Amino acid sequence: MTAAIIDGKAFAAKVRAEVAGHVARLKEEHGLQPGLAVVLVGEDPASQVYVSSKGKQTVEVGMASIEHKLPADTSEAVLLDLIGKLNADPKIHGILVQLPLPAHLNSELVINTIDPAKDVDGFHISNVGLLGTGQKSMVPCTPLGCLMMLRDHHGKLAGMNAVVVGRSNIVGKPMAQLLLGDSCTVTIAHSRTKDLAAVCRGADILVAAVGRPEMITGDMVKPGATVIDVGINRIEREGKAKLVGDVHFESAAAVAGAITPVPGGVGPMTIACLLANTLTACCRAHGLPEPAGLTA
Ligand SMILES: NC(=O)C1=CN([C@@H]2O[C@H](COP(=O)(O)OP(=O)(O)OC[C@H]3O[C@@H](n4cnc5c(N)ncnc54)[C@H](OP(=O)(O)O)[C@@H]3O)[C@@H](O)[C@H]2O)C=CC1
Ligand SMILES: Nc1nc(=O)c2c([nH]1)NC[C@@H]1CN(c3ccc(C(=O)N[C@@H](CCC(=O)O)C(=O)O)cc3)C=[N+]21
Repeated sequence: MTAAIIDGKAFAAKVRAEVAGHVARLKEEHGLQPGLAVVLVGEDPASQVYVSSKGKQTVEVGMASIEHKLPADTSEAVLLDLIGKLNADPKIHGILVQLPLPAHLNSELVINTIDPAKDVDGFHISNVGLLGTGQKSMVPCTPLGCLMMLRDHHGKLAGMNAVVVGRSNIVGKPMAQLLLGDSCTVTIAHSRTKDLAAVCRGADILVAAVGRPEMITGDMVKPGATVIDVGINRIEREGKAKLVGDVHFESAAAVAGAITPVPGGVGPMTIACLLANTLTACCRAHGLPEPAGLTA
């Protein structure tokens, strides 16, 4: 069997076009422009790439993009003060603080200082709790993008066995919550899981969010399963820099029914969902109906 490729890049372009349509309507009918503020502390080169591509796509869909680049030695007080100002600014509907932060900053405190209504990453403890109890929240972008692709591919997910490898707060746990919300039977695997291969082979839906290049191999995939590869790993192969996922694409694609590639899978959907969340936040802030199909 050779897997169908789930084209995240094309799907993300569709989501952005939809967002752009709503943004144009907000402007025309209400004189509103959604605004997204991205805060980057320090000069991590990978983070700079993400931030600039986020900024570019934000502008392309007609939103206002505000970037705050702070030096790596920024104090917590200065960062919290900036977040306070962004919370109070009515032109800003979404705030994203790029993670990881330098070690001297308390990430939990920083994230929980963001107004939950503007927390377009969905990392604030209030949003985590709302998601966990099935209430309306801001949903983390990466798992939301994965869910959109899964729903698009399968229609209904109810009753499917889903295995999420990875239990981070930003990907694994919220991914599991969303799959549970769609009535999958969910297993969360991690570094202490016994016989990971056997657990994975039970999955109709296998989501890999581990951060280990090409760790999930074809022998761990159930024939016909849908494989979502969240991993973004920069490696060097034959002297060249290469981007690979957490899934060994070639061997997994030989067994799976469908698979997301890296690049061009989950990554572009993450940014598209960030824009979707910013639009949703803007609509909620102004008591306007939220566009359908762009939240969980
Ligand atoms: N495409 C996108 O938009 C995004 C991609 N990413 C990528 O996704 C990947 C995961 O990110 P993130 O969740 O932040 O990573 P974390 O490092 O926070 O979490 C990794 C998880 O994988 C588990 N794990 C590690 N080694 C193994 C192993 N050998 N077997 C089973 N489980 C293991 C860890 O288990 P334990 O808890 O026991 O330590 C942990 O729960 C990374 O490659 C990252 O770059 C992240 C965000 C967005
Ligand atoms: N507060 C916060 N929110 C995040 O959502 C967040 C973060 N911090 N820190 C870093 C991770 C990582 N992340 C990615 C987003 C897009 C791509 C992406 O578009 N990737 C392209 C390839 C890009 C390339 O070539 O480098 C692709 O997969 O096709 C990747 C990774 C968001 N993150």
